[in-house]
Amino acid sequence: MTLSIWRYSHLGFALSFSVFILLASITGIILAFEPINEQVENHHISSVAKEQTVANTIAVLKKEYIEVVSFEINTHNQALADVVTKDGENKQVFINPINGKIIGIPKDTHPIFKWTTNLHRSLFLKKTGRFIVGLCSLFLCLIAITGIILICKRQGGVLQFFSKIVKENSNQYFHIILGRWSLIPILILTLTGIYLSLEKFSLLPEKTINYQIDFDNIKAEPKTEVENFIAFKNIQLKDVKQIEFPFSDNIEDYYTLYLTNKELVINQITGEVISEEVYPLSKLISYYSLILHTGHGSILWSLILLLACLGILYFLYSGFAMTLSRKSTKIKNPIKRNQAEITLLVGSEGGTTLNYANAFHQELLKNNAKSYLTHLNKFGNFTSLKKLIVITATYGDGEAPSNANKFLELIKKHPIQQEFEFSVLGFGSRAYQHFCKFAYDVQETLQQLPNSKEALKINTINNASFEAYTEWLNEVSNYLDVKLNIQKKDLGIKKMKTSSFKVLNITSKEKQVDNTFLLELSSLTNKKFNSGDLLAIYPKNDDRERLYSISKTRSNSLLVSVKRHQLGIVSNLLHQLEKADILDAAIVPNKEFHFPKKANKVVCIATGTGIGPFLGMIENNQKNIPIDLFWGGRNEASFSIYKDFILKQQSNRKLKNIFTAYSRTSTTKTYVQDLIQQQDTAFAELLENKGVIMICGSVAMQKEVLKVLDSICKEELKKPLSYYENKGQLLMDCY
Ligand SMILES: Cc1cc2nc3c(=O)[nH]c(=O)nc-3n(C[C@H](O)[C@H](O)[C@H](O)COP(=O)(O)O)c2cc1C
Repeated sequence: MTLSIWRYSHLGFALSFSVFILLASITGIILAFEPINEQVENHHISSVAKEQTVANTIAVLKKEYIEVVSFEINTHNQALADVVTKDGENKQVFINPINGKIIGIPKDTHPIFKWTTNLHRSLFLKKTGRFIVGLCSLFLCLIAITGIILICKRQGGVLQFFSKIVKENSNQYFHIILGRWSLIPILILTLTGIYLSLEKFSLLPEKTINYQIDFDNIKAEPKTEVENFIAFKNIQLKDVKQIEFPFSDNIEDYYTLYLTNKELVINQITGEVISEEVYPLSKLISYYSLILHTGHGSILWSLILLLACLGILYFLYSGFAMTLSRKSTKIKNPIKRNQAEITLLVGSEGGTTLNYANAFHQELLKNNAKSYLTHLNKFGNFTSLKKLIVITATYGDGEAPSNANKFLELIKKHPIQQEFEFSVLGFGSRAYQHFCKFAYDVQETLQQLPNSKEALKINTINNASFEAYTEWLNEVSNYLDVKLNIQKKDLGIKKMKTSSFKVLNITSKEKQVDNTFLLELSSLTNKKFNSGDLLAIYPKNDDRERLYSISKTRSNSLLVSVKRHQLGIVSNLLHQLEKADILDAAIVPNKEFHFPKKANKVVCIATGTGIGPFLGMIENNQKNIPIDLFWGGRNEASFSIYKDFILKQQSNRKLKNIFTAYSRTSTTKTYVQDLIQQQDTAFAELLENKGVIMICGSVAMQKEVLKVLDSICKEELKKPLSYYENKGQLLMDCY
């Protein structure tokens, strides 16, 4: 709930001032070039000159010019002097304070900077404009503050501010990444902007500087040379803003030194300080606000401000893009809720889960299934509810999204009277401590209802993985007996860009058993990939993507194990390939199914072509981590295309054990789940000792294997399999 308050405030502030923020950023970008331009002109003073004393500077100036009227170190770090040269000319010049020589003549500010400054400061609307600009700074500051709070909430605390961000949506990902890095400059820009505006409207306490000079007692003795004035000797140019020289030799005329923190009045004969006025804090803040807001005097800071302004433009774009995508999923229900066969309840904060649930709902409707979709918080008297499917994300620290936070109360308030079946699908991220916690809470609550029956075990989807979603669709399609075909494009996920792969090897037709073959490819564009990633193939005139689990061999080629299906468009296309042929395909990263970086033991379970990704994982097992492979196929001959490779890995100690289960031998029928059951204690020990189980192959096999593993966990470890799954000890890629 609180999360949505912050999010709506963040969005509200941005929406209400978006046009002005846009203007301020664009003009800010242009104005950032002004100090850069000044620095490039190279009239600024060196760091050595900044260390030079006022005494030496005045001595040099006096030698070089007939008269010096004033001397200034401006905000661009340039020494600007008003002098009368030896030719008798009165000039404003940039000088080098070390030798007093002229290094340039100041030019008028370029009209574009003048015009932009006016627009940036007051929108050409004088006072009203200044007021709007001030308010715009305030709103931008509030946007930055609510943004910080949102990042802290999202990341699970202040200490996690810079921790890894889960990338589910590019706009959201870069909005946060950029937000973290540009936060400080944006806060500085906005706070200084607010301060400068308050000052312009005289809303800050002001203290006028009045010199306390006793003109009756000004001393004319001892006469001292300027270069020996103690005050001048003690002040370096880096602290000077301006020096006003005495108007005449009259004793009542004096030097005025405007320093960064005070003003000094100095007797021109004796060098004595006759008045010293320290600036109030407000004046100091004002000085530094101007420098920090404009970037004057520092190329680096100007560049940072430039990037911050560009960042603000990106925030506006990505923020609105995210809002539009959230709002774009509109639920349409052609039937009333009490006519529905299938009731879908969704919990979603950012819109991803709603998008996935809605695609499912649309596909059900397309297949004439009576589906009704609504938010979990809209649960009420569902008097004819038969099959309930809850699809929900988890937010905060394992909490419900804001459109689902009343559901657990509502289901108590409106108990379901009739018998019904349910199933839960959780969307979440393993980056959070409580992975899919709210989905599990819903499952537990539904399990406890007297007339409920869990039809499908809970499924979870990490980082909106389309592959995991497809696996769930396969399961749910069997359960509902409805053909479901949801493509990435139905979810607004863009098709991957394909590149060329050259065929290095393909199992010869005579060696193929069960229509299965191995295809070795090399990427002609040096695409990076890992064993467990997927190869996406898009046949001509067919937008649907076919995914194959891949292996990375020791020689960086890509290995796919393919089963040819009689009517399979892509499997037949691959089957026809020959050495040196070119195939267009894309690599889809599948980090969730990479070989674990830290594990003292790994068990790989596969049937048929599911062995594909494990071949590369085993071959690349440089650390000789004990790996056991459980493989199921029809008969011994089915294993022949992998056999030599597997035996070689065993003799190289990259693979510890291989256990095979054959389902079509004349004597016995064994399945991988039978082998697992036989080794129940070893599996329990593996999980208890932080080992990892990886499963690849058919969904039917996966279901059976999970059933056995779950019962082993419950019996031997007194915990459900989901406990280990949540700890990342169960990785699956099934189709
Ligand atoms: C602020 C925030 C907190 C989250 N907290 C959790 C959490 O505790 N557990 C979890 O599994 N996922 C958590 N997630 C991940 C979301 O559940 C996941 O990104 C989901 O796909 C978002 O779906 P939605 O866009 O429909 O809200 C969190 C995400 C965010 C932004």
